[in-house]
Amino acid sequence: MIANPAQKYRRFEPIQLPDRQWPNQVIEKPPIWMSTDLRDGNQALIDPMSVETKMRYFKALVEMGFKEIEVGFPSASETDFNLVRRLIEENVIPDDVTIEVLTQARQDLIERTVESLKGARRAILHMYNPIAPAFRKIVYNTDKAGVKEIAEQGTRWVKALTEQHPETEWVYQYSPEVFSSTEVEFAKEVCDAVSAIWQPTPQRKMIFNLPATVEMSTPNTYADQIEWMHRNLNNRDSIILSVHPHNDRGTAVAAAELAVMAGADRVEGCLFGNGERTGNVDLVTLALNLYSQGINPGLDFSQIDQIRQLAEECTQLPVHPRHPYAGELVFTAFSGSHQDAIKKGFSKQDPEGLWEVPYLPIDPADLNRSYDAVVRVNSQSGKGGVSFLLQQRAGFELPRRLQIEFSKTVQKVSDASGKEVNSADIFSLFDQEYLQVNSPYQFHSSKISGEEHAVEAHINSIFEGQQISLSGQGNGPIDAAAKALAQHTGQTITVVDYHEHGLGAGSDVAAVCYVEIKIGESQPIFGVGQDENITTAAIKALINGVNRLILQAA
Ligand SMILES: CC(=O)SCCNC(=O)CCNC(=O)[C@H](O)C(C)(C)COP(=O)(O)OP(=O)(O)OC[C@H]1O[C@@H](n2cnc3c(N)ncnc32)[C@H](O)[C@@H]1OP(=O)(O)O
Ligand SMILES: CC(C)C(=O)C(=O)O
Repeated sequence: MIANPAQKYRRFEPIQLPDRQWPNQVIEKPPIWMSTDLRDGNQALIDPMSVETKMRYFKALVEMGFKEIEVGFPSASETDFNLVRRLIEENVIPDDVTIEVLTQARQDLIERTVESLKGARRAILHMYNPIAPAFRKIVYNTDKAGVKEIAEQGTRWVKALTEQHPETEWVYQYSPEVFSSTEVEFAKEVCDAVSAIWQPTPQRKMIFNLPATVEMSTPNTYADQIEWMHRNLNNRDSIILSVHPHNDRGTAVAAAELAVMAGADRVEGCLFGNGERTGNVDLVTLALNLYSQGINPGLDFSQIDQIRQLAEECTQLPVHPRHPYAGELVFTAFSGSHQDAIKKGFSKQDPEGLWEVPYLPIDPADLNRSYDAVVRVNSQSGKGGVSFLLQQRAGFELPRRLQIEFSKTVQKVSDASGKEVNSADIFSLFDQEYLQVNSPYQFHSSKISGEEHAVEAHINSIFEGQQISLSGQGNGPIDAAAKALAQHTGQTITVVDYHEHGLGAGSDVAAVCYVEIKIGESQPIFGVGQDENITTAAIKALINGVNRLILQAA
C-alpha cells in the first residue's frame, strides 16, 4: 500500500530572509575548490581505496589543479594514516597544495590525527560534530549545550595539540554536521563559540564548512541559510565560508551555485559526484558550468575521458553515459532536428569567435573529446545527421535535395533494423546506391572536344554486355554527354541541378559531381560521379543517374 506522505514526512521549514541578496548575484570567479574524493568519496565506496590507489588519485587531483585535497580520516584507519605519512615523507605534496584530514571531536582521535600530520608544511585539520536537532535527540541524547560543548572541547584539544607543532602551518576547519537541518541561530552560536577559542584573524583565517550532510530542501533554502550565516557570523573577515552539499534531492549542483551567490567562498565535493548515498556535489559539473560561462574555473578537465577512466578505476563505480560534460553520450545527438542544427552550427562556427553550435553547451574539443560521436544516426534521425556523418567519414558534401533523397534510404535501413546505423554503414549504403551503379550502362572512357557552346562528347561504355560508343553535341560537356545518352535511350535527359567539389588533399585529390536529372517526365533523381578529372566525374554522375532511373523504372 502507498503511504500517505503527509502523515509520514515532515515538511522542511524554510528560514525567514525576506531581504535576501543572493538572487541578484552573478558568479564572476571560481570558489576555492576542495576535493574530498579521498575522504567523503572514499568512505562511501564498497571497497575503500588502497594507499597506492589514493596516491595515484592524489597525483591526478594535483594535476587537475586542486590546491586543497582532503586525503582521509587518519585516526580511523591504518590505510589513511599510512597514506598521510607517505605523502609527507615522500615529499609528494607540491608547495601550493594543502592536504586536509578529518577527525571527530574526540581527544584520542585528534591526537592520532596530529601525529599523522607531523612534518607537513601546511595542513587543514578538519573537525566535525553533529549539532542538528535529530542528532541531538536520536543519536546523542543530549541538548544544544551538549553538542556545543563537544565542538568547544574538540577545538581546545585541536588548539593545544597543534600548538605543540609550530613547524606546521595549521589551518583549522570546523563543520557543524547536518547544518542543513540545524536552526541557523544555533549553528551561528556554535561556530562563534568555536572561533572564540581558535581566534582566527584576517591573516590566519579558519574555515567554517556548512554541510548539507543530507540535502533537506530546495537549493534556494540552502542559499538562504548560507546567506544568513554569511551576514551574521562573528569575525566574518577572518572566516573562509565553505559549503559541502550532498545530493539527496538531486540538486547539489544548484545548491552549491546558489550558495556561492549567497556568500560561500569555498566548495567541497568529489569528481563526478561520488560520495555518501547519492554523493557529494559534482566538482566536474560545477567547474565546467563556470567554464561554459566564460569563467576560468582554475581546474583543468581538458582530458575528461582520462579523468573519467581514473575515477572509474579507483572507485569501481561507472560514470553514467548522460553525466554532464563527461558521459559518453552527452555530446551526441540522435534526433533529426538536433543533428540538423549541429551540422549547420559547425559549418557557421567562426574558429575565432564565441562558441555558438546549437545543442552543444561547450566545444567537445575543449575536453579533448572528438566530434566523431557528436552525431549518431538511428530511426529518429534526419538528413542533417546522415549527411554530417557522410561528410565526416568520406568528405562528401551532398546538396540539399540529395541529402533528403539519401536520408530516406538510410531511414529505411534503420527503421527495418530498429538499430543505430554507423558512419561506415552510411558510407557503404551511399557507395552502393550512388557510386557502384554500373548497369545497364558501364562507363569505360570519355572524350570531350570542341569549344564553349559547341562541345562534342564521346562516351565509350558497355551496354548489356556490348561495347558501345555514344556521341552528342551540346553547349557544354554535360549537355553534350546528356544528348549522347539521350540518343541511345530514345528519351530526353534534362539536367535539373549540378554541384561539384574536390575530395581529399594533395596528390590524392579527386572531384565529385552531383547531377540531378530527369528522363522524359520522370521524377528527378541524383547521380554521383567521382574521378580525378572533373569532366569525367560529371559524365560518370550522369551515367550513374541514368542507371538509377532505369533501375527504378524496371
Ligand atoms: C558526515 C560524515 O561524513 S562524517 C565522517 C564519517 N566518516 C567516518 O565515520 C569514517 C571513519 N570512521 C571510523 O572509522 C569510526 O567511526 C571511528 C574510528 C572514527 C570511530 O569509531 P568508534 O570509536 O567505534 O565509534 P563509532 O564510529 O561507533 O562512533 C560513535 C561514537 O562516536 C561519537 N561521535 C560520533 N561523531 C562524533 C564527533 N564528530 N565528535 C565526537 N564524537 C562523535 C558518538 O557519540 C558515539 O559515541 P558513544 O560510543 O559514546 O555512543
Ligand atoms: C564531515 C562533514 C563535512 C561531512 O562530510 C558532511 O556533513 O557531509
